[in-house]
Amino acid sequence: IVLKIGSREKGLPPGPPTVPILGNAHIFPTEFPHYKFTEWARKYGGLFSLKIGNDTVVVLTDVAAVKELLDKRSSTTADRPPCYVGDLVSDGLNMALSSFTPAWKTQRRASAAILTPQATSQHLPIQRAEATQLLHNILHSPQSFYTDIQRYSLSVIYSVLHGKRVPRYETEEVTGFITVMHEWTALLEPGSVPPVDAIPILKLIPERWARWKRECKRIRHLQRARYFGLVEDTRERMRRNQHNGSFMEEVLERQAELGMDDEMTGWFGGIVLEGATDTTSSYIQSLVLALVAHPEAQKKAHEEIDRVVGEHRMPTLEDLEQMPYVRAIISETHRFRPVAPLGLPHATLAPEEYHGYMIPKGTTIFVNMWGIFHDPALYDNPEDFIPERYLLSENGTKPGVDGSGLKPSFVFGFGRRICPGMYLAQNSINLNAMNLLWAFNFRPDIDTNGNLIPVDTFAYTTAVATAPIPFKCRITPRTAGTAGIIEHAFLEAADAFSKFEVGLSPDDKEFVAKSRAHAR
Ligand code: HEM
Repeated sequence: IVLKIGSREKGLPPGPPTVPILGNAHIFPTEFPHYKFTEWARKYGGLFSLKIGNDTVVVLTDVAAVKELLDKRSSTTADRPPCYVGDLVSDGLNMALSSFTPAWKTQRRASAAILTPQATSQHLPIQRAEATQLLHNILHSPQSFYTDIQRYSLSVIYSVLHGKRVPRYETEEVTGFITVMHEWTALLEPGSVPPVDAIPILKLIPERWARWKRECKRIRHLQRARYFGLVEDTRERMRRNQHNGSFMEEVLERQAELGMDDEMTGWFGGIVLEGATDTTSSYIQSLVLALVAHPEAQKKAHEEIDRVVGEHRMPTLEDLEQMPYVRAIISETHRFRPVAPLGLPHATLAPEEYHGYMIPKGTTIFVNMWGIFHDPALYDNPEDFIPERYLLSENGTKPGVDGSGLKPSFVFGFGRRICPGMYLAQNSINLNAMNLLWAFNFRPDIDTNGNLIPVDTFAYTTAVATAPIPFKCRITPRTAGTAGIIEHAFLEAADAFSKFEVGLSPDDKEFVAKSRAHAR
């Protein structure tokens, strides 16, 4: 019986050879798993399986299988694999990691109220204002574009959810939040914690011998303080009758009707913040990286923007309709460097059969987006950044390939678990892509001898949501009039900002006042 542990059961999709007890655990990649999964997919096929002890993992690198299993059969594939560290930190109330529980359903229902296409249109003014500040920040300190993008991303979701913006990267709300979130996501990386989910007895290791347990406790404490504190701030503002239309106000008003107690409300607000932050900023950072590395694509986008918008005004979302090349750059960036190369793992609630393979209940399913987006059977020269592919076919696939499964929502996941922030994210991406291309030239940095220092488009962090490792580039305004238009728009944005500039620290207040005085 012991020798059977780890062996691949009959009927499972094929996969790398297993060894007794471990199965494939000893070869499970701990860094950049999407590269190894892609190598295995080319060898074993669009559906392959791994054994981690007794547990089964199925990796899909096949669009038709993704569509069928995760979209059409979502009622049985919308679970998540167990995540003990998630339970330790947030009592199973982390919506993104949570199993298919009543608590997850409640949070999912609540998120619909802010994140449907209609609801997200109400958030456009703050997104536009923050995107204008991003231009303003880059204009004045182009070298800190990387962190300014992170600030943009966090400030939008802070305002939407908690009614409070974060005007500077240096403020504790940004740096503290990002530090703890990264410490937390590091704990989720394969290999950072003993395999407690596969070998549950390991959960019994006493805390004094388990650094990871102490780390969970520390992170829980810090996250609770921040997330629950934000809810308290909203409650306090509501008591003072200073409503500003934030989502948490709505949740607090409808807590009983939604069935959300204070615990769930606190975690919900925090987890949506986490889901929104690194993902949106990672996409925009990848876009900048791709533009620096591909001057020819940038030039074509500049020509299109000059034709549609011109140099005397900033672009608006409506302009995007007339900008197929900019839209193609946006799609190609998703394909070239997907934010979440393996999405988030799903799990099966019941056995499923697909093309003769048996997928047992409790199987973890990964969608290998990286492998699909870099599949030469689907895309010509998949390793190259070629926006034109999205002009030739709607989903960028090569002639003769049915690319319908690769619709724009593909990068946002599947079925009942599809990213609830998709529309908010798409607005952020569209606004910033147009703004940044309209305003600036993005070029490689130069060394002291005047030689170009090429960027490395493979230098990425290894995490569930990957991001380019901070890089240098030269960002300069495109025309003599750009600066004046940005300063003016930044002053006008004060209106949209004002209702979210609540509870700012004295330093933040001073920063806001100074930057506006300077723009005048
Ligand atoms: C470029 C930006 C973004 C990308 C690429 C992205 C991608 C994803 C993906 C792939 C998933 C997993 C879906 C699945 O399991 O099939 C996900 C889940 C999630 N996302 Fe996003 N996301 C982005 C932005 C956002 C934003 C702006 C928010 C919040 C406003 C958000 C909140 C969440 C949450 C809460 C989940 C968990 C959903 C669940 O498990 O039910 N995301 N996202």
